[in-house]
Parts: sequence; structure tokens; C-alpha cells
Amino acid sequence: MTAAIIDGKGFAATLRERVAALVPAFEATAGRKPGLTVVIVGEDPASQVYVRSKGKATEAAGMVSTTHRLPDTTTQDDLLALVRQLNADPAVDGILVQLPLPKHLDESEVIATIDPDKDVDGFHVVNAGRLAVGQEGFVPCTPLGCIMLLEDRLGDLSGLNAVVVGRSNIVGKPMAQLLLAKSCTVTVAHSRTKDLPEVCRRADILVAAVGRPEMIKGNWIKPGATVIDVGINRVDNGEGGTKLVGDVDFASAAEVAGAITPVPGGVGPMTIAVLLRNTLVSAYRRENVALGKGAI
Ligand SMILES: Nc1nc(=O)c2c([nH]1)NC[C@@H]1CN(c3ccc(C(=O)N[C@@H](CCC(=O)O)C(=O)O)cc3)C=[N+]21
Ligand SMILES: [Mg+2]
Repeated sequence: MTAAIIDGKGFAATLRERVAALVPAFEATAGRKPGLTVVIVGEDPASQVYVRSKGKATEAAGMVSTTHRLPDTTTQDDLLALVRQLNADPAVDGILVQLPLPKHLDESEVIATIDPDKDVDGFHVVNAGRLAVGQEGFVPCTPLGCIMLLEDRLGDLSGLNAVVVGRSNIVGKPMAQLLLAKSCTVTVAHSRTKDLPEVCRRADILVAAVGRPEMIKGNWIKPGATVIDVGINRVDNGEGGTKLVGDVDFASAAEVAGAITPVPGGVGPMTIAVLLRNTLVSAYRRENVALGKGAI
């Protein structure tokens, strides 16, 4: 078998267009555009690139993008004061504090200070709790993007065996909650799981979010399974440069899987598109503008 390639990049472009198409109706009612504010602390080059592409995508969707670039010397109190100021600013619908923060700053306290109703990353414990009990809130962008790709590919997910490899608060745990909400039978595997290949071979849906380059091999995959690779690992390309690879060994997996997301061009672009989607949804909710169920 040769797997179908799931075109996350193309799907994300369509989602961004659908978001953009819903901006004018909001603007006509609310008298302003939806606004996303990103806070970045320090000079990490990869984070800088990512924040710039987020800003461009936000503007391309017709929304207001604001970026606060703070120096490495920023104190916890300075950062919390900025978050509180953004919480109080009615023009700000979404607040994203780029992670990881420099080591001297306390990430969990910063996230806890964000207004949960502006937490478009879905990282606040209130949003994690809402997801766990099935209340409306914000779902982390990467797992929500994965669900969109899965439903586009498979339709109804109910009754399928889903295995999530990785248990991070940002991807693995919310991914498991979302799959459960779609009535999958969910297994969360991790670094201590006994016989991980055997557990993976039970999966109709295999989500790899471990952060280990090319760890999951083709012979760990059930023939015909749908494989979602959340990993983004920069590794040596053997020619003095670097390349991006996922957590799945793409070449061997593509011989067995029914469908698979590539890296790059799979899950990564969905993360940004869902961030715009969450910001739009936040704006509609905060201004009490009606957004039909399933509109986005
Ligand atoms: N508060 C916060 N929220 C985040 O959502 C967040 C964060 N902090 N910190 C960093 C990570 C990383 N992240 C990515 C999003 C898109 C791509 C992406 O679009 N990747 C492309 C290509 C990337 C490339 O070529 O370098 C792809 O996979 O095809 C990658 C990484 C969001 N993050
Ligand atoms: Mg783990």
C-alpha cells in the first residue's frame, strides 16, 4: 500500500479563507475587526520567524495583529502587568504568549493570568477543564487542527481505535479528550508504555506527538490506518544543513498507512489556521454576534 498524503497545508489555506470570509459580518455588527495580540519574550530566532508568520496570516485574514516584543530582561511582574492590560483591552479578542518563555519566567502563572475567554491557545486550566467536561471554551490549536483533518478524511470517527503517543498538556492530553468526545476508543501511550509498537498496531487512528524524530516505524502501523504526525523536529540533513522531520518515519509508514500527514505541510500549517479560527470565534462570542453552529 502507498498512503494517501493528507494535505494539511491546502486544508489550512481553505480554513484561513473561510475565516476571512466571516470577518466582514463581524465588523459590520461590532464596528471593529477581530484582534489577536501576540507576546514574545527574548530573541529565539525560531520563535521570531513563527511569530512573524502568525502576524502576516492574521492580517491576511482581515484581522488586527498586534505584537509585543519584550527583551530577555523582562521580569515576571512586567509580563503579568502586560497580560492584565491586554485582558482589559476591549479591542483584544485573543492573547497568545509565545512559548517557551525564558527560564527565569513562570509559564504556568502567565497562562493562568490570561482571561480564559481570550485564551485562543486553549492553554488555561479553565479551558482544559471545559474541554474535559464538554463545555464551550477554547481548544488548543494543534489538536483541533488534527481533528479537522481526521474528520475530513474519515467522516464519522465513532468507534474507531485511536492511539495518541505523547501526553503533553498542549497536544497529547487535549487530543485524547477530543477523540473521546468524537466517540473513539482512546489509548494514550507515552515513554513508559510497555510494548509501544504493539499498542500502536491496534490504532485505526495513530497520532504521534512525542517529539522524537522518526521514532514510529512502518511496522508499528496497522495496514490502512490514518497517521497524524504532530512532530516538528529539525535534524541534520547529512549535507551540512538541516531538515524538518516528524515523529513518524515517513518512508516506511507511507508503505503501510492508508493516509498520513507529511512534515512539513501537514499539521503545522493547521495550527496557525486554527489560531485564526479561534480568534474569530472569540470576537463573535465577546461581542455577542451570532455565528451559526458549524459555521467554522
Ligand atoms: N503560545 C504558543 N502557541 C503555539 O501554538 C506555539 C507556541 N506558543 N510556540 C511554538 C509552537 C510551534 N508552533 C508551530 C506552528 C506552526 C508551524 C508550522 O506552520 N510549520 C510548518 C513549516 C515550518 C518550517 O518550515 O519551519 C509545517 O509544519 O509545514 C510550526 C510550529 C506553534 N507553537
Ligand atoms: Mg511524553
